[in-house]
Amino acid sequence: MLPLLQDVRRRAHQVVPAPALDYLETGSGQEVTLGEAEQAWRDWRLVPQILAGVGPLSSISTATRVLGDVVATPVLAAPTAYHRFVHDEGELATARGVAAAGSLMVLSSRVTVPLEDVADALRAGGTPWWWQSYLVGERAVTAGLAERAVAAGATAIVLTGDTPYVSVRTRTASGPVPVDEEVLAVNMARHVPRGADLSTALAQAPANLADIRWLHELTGLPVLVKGVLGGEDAQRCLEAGAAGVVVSTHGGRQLDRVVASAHVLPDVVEAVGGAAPVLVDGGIRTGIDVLVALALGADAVLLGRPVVWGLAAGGAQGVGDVLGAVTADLAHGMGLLGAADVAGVRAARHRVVPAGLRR
Ligand SMILES: Cc1cc2nc3c(=O)[nH]c(=O)nc-3n(C[C@H](O)[C@H](O)[C@H](O)COP(=O)(O)O)c2cc1C
Ligand SMILES: CCCCC(=O)C(=O)O
Repeated sequence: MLPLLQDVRRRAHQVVPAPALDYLETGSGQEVTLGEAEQAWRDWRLVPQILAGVGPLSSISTATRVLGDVVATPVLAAPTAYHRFVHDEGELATARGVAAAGSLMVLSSRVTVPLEDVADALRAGGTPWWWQSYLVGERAVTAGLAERAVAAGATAIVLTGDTPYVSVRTRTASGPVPVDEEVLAVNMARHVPRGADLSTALAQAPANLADIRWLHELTGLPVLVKGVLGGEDAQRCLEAGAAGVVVSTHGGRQLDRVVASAHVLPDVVEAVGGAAPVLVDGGIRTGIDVLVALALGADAVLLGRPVVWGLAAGGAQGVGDVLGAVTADLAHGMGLLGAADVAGVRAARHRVVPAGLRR
């Protein structure tokens, strides 16, 4: 982990109350997948190209395009729920931090301030954002939220496919996730039909392949599917209308013992074959992790916990610092690899190999 992230995590652990901290850090099961996520990125080795004609460090460009959105960095903010658990301003501060970094925010449907306010903060920064969607008991809630996200300026939908129900989380198993119904109701309650039971209407519900098209037709936006962990699944999603996939273990919080994102990324990239963007998250903690992901064929990466540590430790500034530090480390690594821009990293596809002796 980058020193700055270590520092931010330490400070977050000092200020976040215990139940929220457990919720933030927990995995599921024996936390095998969670425990493996960071190391898995280190199982790859890079073969640099020296004397490659790259200019000074300041000339290395991390700018790229993801779907239609132009960003200054391929290091994006993953959707994470309930930011007001860790900071009074919640997602508003996160949005300003993401904007300062020139990144993109995937806004969790479990956002704890009115989503339109977050959209305003993002618009002020000229920052693109995507709406993460779950299905809940009452489809009108999912639809109502997605329609509001479109109206507020989201440019894509991310359908999270790995959470038909929320897994038992190791560190919060003794009690439910500390969800304040009022906090949830900020965005969701107004879409619950009159007379319907609130908790049934808002309960997590399984999505299926047909929901990709449903969301696309409802919103007119491209739909990415998050939680893909194999080439075949990536193809199923694309055939069902997905515009992209996110390789993810949900931060080791859903099925424990699933394969590490870093290990399975090449299979997904190969199956997708350039037909759609492939994003990846899970255990990314340095710019060199990002470099490996891009060299393996990812179009961009997402940071989950590190963004929330930044928010807890320093609000918008903390979020900006986290994304900025990982991006700076990436730029440094790119130059040393011999790549002046993101396209150059992707051209290094044959120059990332498994660690260990090779014949
Ligand atoms: C506290 C927390 C809340 C999360 N909430 C959501 C969510 O609302 N929707 C979602 O699709 N993924 C959610 N995730 C998963 C993240 O989007 C992401 O896949 C994961 O955190 C990446 O791993 P990392 O934390 O190691 O960077 C959450 C993760 C954490 C840690
Ligand atoms: C309803 C799911 C809660 C948010 C989430 O995805 C997570 O805690 O990982």
